[in-house]
Amino acid sequence: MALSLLLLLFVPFIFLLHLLYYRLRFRLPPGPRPWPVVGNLYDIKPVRFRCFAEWAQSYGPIISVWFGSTLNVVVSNSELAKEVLKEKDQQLADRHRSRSAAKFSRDGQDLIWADYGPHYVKVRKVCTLELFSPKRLEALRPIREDEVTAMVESIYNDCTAPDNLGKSLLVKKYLGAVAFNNITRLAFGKRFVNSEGIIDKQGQEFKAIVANGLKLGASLLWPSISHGCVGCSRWTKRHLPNMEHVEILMDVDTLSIVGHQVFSSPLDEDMITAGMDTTAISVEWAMAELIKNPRVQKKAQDELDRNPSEFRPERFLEEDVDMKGHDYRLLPFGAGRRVCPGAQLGISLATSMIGHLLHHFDWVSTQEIDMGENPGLVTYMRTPLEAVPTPRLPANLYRRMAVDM
Ligand code: HEM
Repeated sequence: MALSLLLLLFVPFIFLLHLLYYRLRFRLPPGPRPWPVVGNLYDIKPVRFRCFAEWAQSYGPIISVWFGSTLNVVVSNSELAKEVLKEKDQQLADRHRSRSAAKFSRDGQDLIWADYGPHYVKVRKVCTLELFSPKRLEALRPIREDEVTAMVESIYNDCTAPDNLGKSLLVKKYLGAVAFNNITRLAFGKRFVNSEGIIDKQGQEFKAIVANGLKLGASLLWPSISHGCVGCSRWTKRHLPNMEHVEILMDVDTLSIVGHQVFSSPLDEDMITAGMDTTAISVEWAMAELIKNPRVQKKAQDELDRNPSEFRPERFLEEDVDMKGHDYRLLPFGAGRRVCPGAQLGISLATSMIGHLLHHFDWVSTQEIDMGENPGLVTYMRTPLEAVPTPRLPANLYRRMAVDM
């Protein structure tokens, strides 16, 4: 009894000393008052970026937030983002690895959790020169087009079915299928979904593992990102023992550069987790905005109807905001050394999806669209988007253009 009382007093005391030491030693930025042991964990609202933006209103654009005993410094304007991601990029390029992140990434032997150092530089080089080189992305274009046209066909079949006329469809279902098939074809060279859109048993299992990983990841955001990945790797070993697997992504020379064996490479696992929901969710939010704003939907459709061969370079002058990490006002893919290596792949797939969705269908919503966020590893819509598509082109333009690669 006496011992537990002593401990009860001792732990907060040590924590306060630790805080005081940090404050005096490093002159920390202001922030909400932390509690012993838990820090600000109980004050952080589930949608973190909104909570941090609110705190920035009270404490200024640079704040200290304690996740338990771990200090996070959050910056909230473009000048400070530039200072962190450009001027201090090298000093700040490591990610903090929680115990679970360290375990699942085998102490940073992957890409996402690797410290900035020779291993990281090597793997990033492989990404730039091999996995996501312009040549490779161009070679993968037929897969993207196949999947996007399969999505158009599937929406067409569903919205023209007699029972469904005028009914809302769950948009995410179609977007998720494109992202899922695209990634499994890239990573395993295999499509787990048949031509009727039915996913086979292996696919179901794989999907459940990834979804589970994302759910677990959502509980602690980045720190848990690899839960599902280890599952993926075990699952792959069990079910696809003869698959070329990573070789789809990397040839043998590339593998020897990375220095991993095919099946122990966590690099492909990173790609699956990081590449799947990010793209589908981005398109879902974009579609929600377009449906809420019929004027913009119409404008985009007009542009698509006139489509892309028209030489009108001034279109890039009208709004010149870089989104790949050079303009610190808009950083959907991060910036600096850790900028998303899959950015161009994500952009190619997302723009192709949005372009096809708008070119082939008019979209309306029968109810108010909830633009609230659901916290998670990626920011899901709180209420998944439901909308009514109406075909706007001749029926023969809704067929999938299947490609076997
Ligand atoms: C619209 C789609 C996507 C968005 C919005 C997105 C966004 C991001 C962001 C914000 C980061 C963190 C950057 C940082 O820490 O500064 C990131 C990292 C990463 N992304 Fe993406 N991403 C997308 C698609 C993809 C795709 C398709 C892949 C691969 C197939 C991918 C692979 C990765 C990897 C491996 C990292 C970790 C990079 C590192 O730590 O060095 N992403 N992404």
